[in-house]
Amino acid sequence: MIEAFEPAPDTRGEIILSARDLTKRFAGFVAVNGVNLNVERGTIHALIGPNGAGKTTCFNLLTKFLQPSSGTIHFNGRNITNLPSADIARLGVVRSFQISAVFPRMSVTDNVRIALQRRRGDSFDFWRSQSVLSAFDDEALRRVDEVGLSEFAHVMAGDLSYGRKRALEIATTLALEPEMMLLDEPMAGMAQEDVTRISALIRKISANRTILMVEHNLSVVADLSDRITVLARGEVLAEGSYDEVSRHPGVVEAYIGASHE
Ligand SMILES: Nc1ncnc2c1ncn2[C@@H]1O[C@H](COP(=O)(O)OP(=O)(O)OP(=O)(O)O)[C@@H](O)[C@H]1O
Repeated sequence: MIEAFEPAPDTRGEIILSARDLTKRFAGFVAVNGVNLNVERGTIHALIGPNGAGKTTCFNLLTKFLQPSSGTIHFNGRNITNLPSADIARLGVVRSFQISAVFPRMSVTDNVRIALQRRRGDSFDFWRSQSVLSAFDDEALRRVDEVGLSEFAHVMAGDLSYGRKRALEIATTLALEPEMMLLDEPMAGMAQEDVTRISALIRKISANRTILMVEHNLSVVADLSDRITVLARGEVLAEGSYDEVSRHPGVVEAYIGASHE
């Protein structure tokens, strides 16, 4: 019997995460003001803007590290505005470095095994049973390889270079199988060699997931992003491809203005 061929559903253009009128006030100061944001499934979306534009606050709102003063957030069509951040992570929106603390005195592989075990939900018995940890061996090694750290599988996480630590953090986040990953300044403090390596890694892991990142390095943003939202003074100033937003007069002005403040 010939089985009917079922084409994969076409999810292009689908909105995975959306924010409507997102606002955050701190004691009278409006850090994020009526932000509307649509992130398309399967894309790399960057949030950029000059210092103090509200990027981090916006990021914290989307992952519910902060509760919005008003506005709504939907993920996969579900209203997540009032969910705590742990529930949002369980739904598949994971912030890198959120649950993925790296233990410096443990090997690279053990760090990934613990993250895998966390996905299973038994986070606190890992140190009791070596056999439980061993059950995750193969997958841990596969994840270590995926982020290019095979050579360092048995190295203590604390002894890794800065860039490789970031790669390990990405591996422990990926262990949770997020549908959407939020990266907060993944290139911060990195030498160019590591920037190149982590950029390639982000591109690779974006293959079957959605990524939203806050990033200051504009050449990385230009290279990786499908779509860019520019924030200034808490509001969306422009949105589009890198070419579109970089030609926007308001964006140029906001960056130049900010550098003189
Ligand atoms: N907890 C807080 N209480 C009061 N004001 C805050 C708080 N958090 C942020 N702000 C203010 O909100 C504004 C936006 O800050 P935010 O950190 O979101 O900007 P940003 O775009 O991420 O900046 P940077 O690029 O410098 O990290 C800033 O003026 C900041 O001082």
